[in-house]
Amino acid sequence: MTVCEAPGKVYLFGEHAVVYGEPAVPAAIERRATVTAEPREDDHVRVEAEDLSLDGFTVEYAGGTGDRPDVDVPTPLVEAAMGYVDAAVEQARDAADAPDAGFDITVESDIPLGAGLGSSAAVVVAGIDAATRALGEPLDRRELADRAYQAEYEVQDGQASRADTFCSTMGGAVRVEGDDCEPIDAPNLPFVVGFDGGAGDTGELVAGVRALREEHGFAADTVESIGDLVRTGEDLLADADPAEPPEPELLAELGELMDFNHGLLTALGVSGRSLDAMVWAARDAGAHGAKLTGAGGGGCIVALDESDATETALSFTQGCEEAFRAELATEGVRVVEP
Ligand SMILES: Nc1ncnc2c1ncn2[C@@H]1O[C@H](COP(=O)(O)OP(=O)(O)OP(=O)(O)O)[C@@H](O)[C@H]1O
Ligand SMILES: C[C@@](O)(CCO)CC(=O)[O-]
Ligand SMILES: [Mg+2]
Repeated sequence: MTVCEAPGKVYLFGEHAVVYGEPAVPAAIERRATVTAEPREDDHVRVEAEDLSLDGFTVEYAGGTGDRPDVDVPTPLVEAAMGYVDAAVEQARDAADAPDAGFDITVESDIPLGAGLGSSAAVVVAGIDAATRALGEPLDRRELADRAYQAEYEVQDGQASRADTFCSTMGGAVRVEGDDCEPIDAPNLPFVVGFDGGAGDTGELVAGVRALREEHGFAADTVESIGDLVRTGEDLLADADPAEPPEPELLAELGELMDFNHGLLTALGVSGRSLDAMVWAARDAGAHGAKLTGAGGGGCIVALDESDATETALSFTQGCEEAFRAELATEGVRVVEP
């Protein structure tokens, strides 16, 4: 039995625009998905994923795509729910050159699903790592990140960047621009997350932005403007001492960029009422800045505040189900049981 766990992430800035080649800076946070992989004698895959919105269920299916899992719920629901785990298993089989490998897989996660904290990437990264290790073919981190990206790319119909999967694999803060992915030195930033209890479908939201961008020049310009503000933010981070707590001026300037980034994401149609309400509650409480994180629609916002004021204000905000401080996960995917 092999167990691996991988972190979720928040976007300091750059989500959505990163899909079109602009840079983005996500940072891994200490909320993790844990995947257990146990090789089987046959070529079946049995998945236990208690957190899925189908209310906790177990499915078993044979290898290869197109197989109908043995479970009493409509096929599209199962496919939507199982897509990422399935894609991770396929990547592991391919990497280990073991097309008929079967597994018992268990997924446990403290990352809310579809909420912008990268639950899909964490499940895919931990899943591929656990399954390849269980087959005796561990991957180096770059290959793991690449295969995790391929898995997200397939499930999201070709609409995914490398940002979430690279960040979850490496941990810390990273910079992603097209195929170019690098860890960056960044000071430990005081992230506060507000979660509205809802979710957005990443594939659908990305498709919406793509359509807007193709239809309107000003929407394409908005995407480019996000890239410009990310480059400004990167310069700020590069000038900071990663070993020291962030200076107040740095927090103020990063916060301003986050506020701007939220405005541009709103213009692209990916915010929502409860996300906006949480962003304003954070700003009113004195946060340096606040924005939605991830694909949007519903889910989470991230704010910068070293005091407790934002977390407290969010916990009293209508529409906010949970508020918490998100610690930077300096370590990416890791082995819990080899
Ligand atoms: N604990 C889990 N068990 C099984 N599958 C999971 C789990 N967590 C996430 N997933 C898979 O990931 C999907 C959610 O991925 P999606 O990309 O829509 O959201 P996200 O990754 O949480 O947010 P974002 O991509 O905006 O950061 C779920 O529908 C499910 O298929
Ligand atoms: C919306 C998006 O930019 C981030 C989702 O966490 C999609 C992606 O990068 O694949
Ligand atoms: Mg995702």
